[in-house]
Amino acid sequence: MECTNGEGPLGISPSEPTNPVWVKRKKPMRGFSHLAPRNPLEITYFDVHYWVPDGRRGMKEILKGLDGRMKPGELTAIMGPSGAGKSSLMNILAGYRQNGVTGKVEMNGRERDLRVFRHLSTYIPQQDHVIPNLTVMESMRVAANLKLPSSMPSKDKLTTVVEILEHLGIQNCAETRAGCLSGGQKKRLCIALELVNNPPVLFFDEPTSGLDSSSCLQCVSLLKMLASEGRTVICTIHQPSARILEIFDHLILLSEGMCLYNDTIASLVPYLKLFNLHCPSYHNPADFVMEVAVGDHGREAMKALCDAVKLNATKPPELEIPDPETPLDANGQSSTPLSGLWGRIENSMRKKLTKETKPEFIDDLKAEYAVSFAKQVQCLYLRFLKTTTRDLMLMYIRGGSHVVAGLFLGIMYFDMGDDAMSVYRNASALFFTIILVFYASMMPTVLTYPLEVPVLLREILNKWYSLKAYYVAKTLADVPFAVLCTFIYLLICYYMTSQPLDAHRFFRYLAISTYIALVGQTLGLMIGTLFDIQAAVFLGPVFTAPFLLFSGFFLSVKAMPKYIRWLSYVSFLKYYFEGTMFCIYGYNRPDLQCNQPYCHFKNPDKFLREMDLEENVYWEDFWVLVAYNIVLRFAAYFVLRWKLHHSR
Ligand SMILES: Nc1ncnc2c1ncn2[C@@H]1O[C@H](COP(=O)(O)OP(=O)(O)OP(=O)(O)O)[C@@H](O)[C@H]1O
Repeated sequence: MECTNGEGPLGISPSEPTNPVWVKRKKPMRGFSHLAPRNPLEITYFDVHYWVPDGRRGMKEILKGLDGRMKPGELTAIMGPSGAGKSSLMNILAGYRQNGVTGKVEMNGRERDLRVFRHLSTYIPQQDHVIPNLTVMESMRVAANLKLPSSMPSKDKLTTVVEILEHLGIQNCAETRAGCLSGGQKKRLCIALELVNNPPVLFFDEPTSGLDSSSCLQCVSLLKMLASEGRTVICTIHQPSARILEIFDHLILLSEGMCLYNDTIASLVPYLKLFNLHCPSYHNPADFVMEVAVGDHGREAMKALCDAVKLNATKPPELEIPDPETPLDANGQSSTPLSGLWGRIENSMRKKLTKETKPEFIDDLKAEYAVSFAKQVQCLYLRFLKTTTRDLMLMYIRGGSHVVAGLFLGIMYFDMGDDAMSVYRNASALFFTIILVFYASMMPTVLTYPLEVPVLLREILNKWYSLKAYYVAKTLADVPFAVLCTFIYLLICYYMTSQPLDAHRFFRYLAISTYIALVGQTLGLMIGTLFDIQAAVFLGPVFTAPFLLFSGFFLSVKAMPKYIRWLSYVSFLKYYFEGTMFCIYGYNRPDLQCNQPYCHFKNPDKFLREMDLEENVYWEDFWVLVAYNIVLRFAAYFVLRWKLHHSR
């Protein structure tokens, strides 16, 4: 892929130093002034349990009754050992996990309306899925066109985009293709894309994974800046350095689905001392709490912490925290017995959560997309065209394969189309066309579509557009390439093999061939949705090869054993082959040329009869293919919907 870094609308000259991974700022980060103001949103959750099926053993409890609150203006970290349930908790709070979940999640004190919440929150996954062929600026423009109201002038949209890029320190990469960005820059681009409509809640799944220590620091500082402007920012994180941990406002420590700590970072170390868990000086508190969470300091300590969180032992206001320096007794226990501590814990979590002031609930929240369905389709269609034409390698391979195959076929079967002695050979040439047109349209989709799915997933889940709009745009965007490639190929081989030069035959042939190309793309879409690239590349041809067998070329339908004859009616290639034969040999075609004393198939109708194609059913075949494609498109849509639903 070509990585451009030219001068663009931001006026950045290529001679300037480019791509500072995380720009070191001379001034502290300012707030955004051009983003649409949004109301703060607080999330509270009560008694959240999460069960998953566990084979024959029934159900396994992943989260065991969690309570908590995530406030606007705070950066919350969810930490814990691998498998503790961090992602599960975040997915439940983001609304992506619903099955097997019990408990209550509220937004601003009212029961969460998931449809509204999805439009107010954004989820940034661990992997930075961006469209590699679009530049940063182009990606941002698409985001702005989809996520900001159509009524907003383009100039204002551009100002918003530029401001975000400047704040995130990627303005110098505005004209760089996303595929060429460094890991840190990609992460920033993902954040920038989601900030366009200024969501009040941001979920980040391990935002620092894959970044070096200084990039991690910059990344978490950026999240802090976003939080400090009133957003509710929640992220899972594995093992931050002490310096990074300090930046967070709030920590939720999980272990085996239970919460061991749920309070501010500042009170973490003193709080642990209450339980005789003394973080040694010069020891990273993040490492220390992870040791506690994996049970290095005993399971009793874990249980005590967990019980304490349940009873809201996390620094209730009236609780006097004992002096951490209190000497230990002879058994190494604190002189403040835990039982005494329990007695002084009176506020339950629920009580505390409901007592504290909450941001106002906003009643005008709507579960609507920013732009109309038509506008979504238009933006996505243009994006598809741009990304496809930018993928030069694929374009060359696709176009080139049609030209080369057309030429080869033309050379091999040169001038045979009108020869009565070569009708079988000509039928082979027509059959080869089926293989080429069908596979050359199916395989690029099989290859490229699995790469598109993660981006689609992110954008759909973050409510950029509806799946229907995406699908309509994708369907429309496939058509020009199917028509163009098929046209080029047919033009070459039709002329070289001396098929009858009648416009009506050629265009009928083109129409039915284009349709088979579209069927190929639809099947590619379905296979690419269901499987990853490796499996799809193998399964695509394997799955479709039997359709060739039942196409009627190797064995006419009438000659097939009766009990498998029905399979040929399922084979869309049968309709294509039949339709093609009628285009070329039907429609009262005059006698073929015969250079021998006797040519058995001089009369084209005789050849059709020989192939068991007596009645001309071209239009029937054509409409069956149209119906086939429509049914397959719907099926592919539902497969995609199912896949998206299960990928959450
Ligand atoms: N759908 C599921 N089916 C079966 N098990 C599941 C499912 N979802 C989560 N789990 C299990 O729940 C546990 C917690 O998973 P989760 O992904 O939340 O952990 P995590 O703390 O985010 O781990 P990591 O840091 O490794 O990503 C794991 O043991 C995981 O195998």
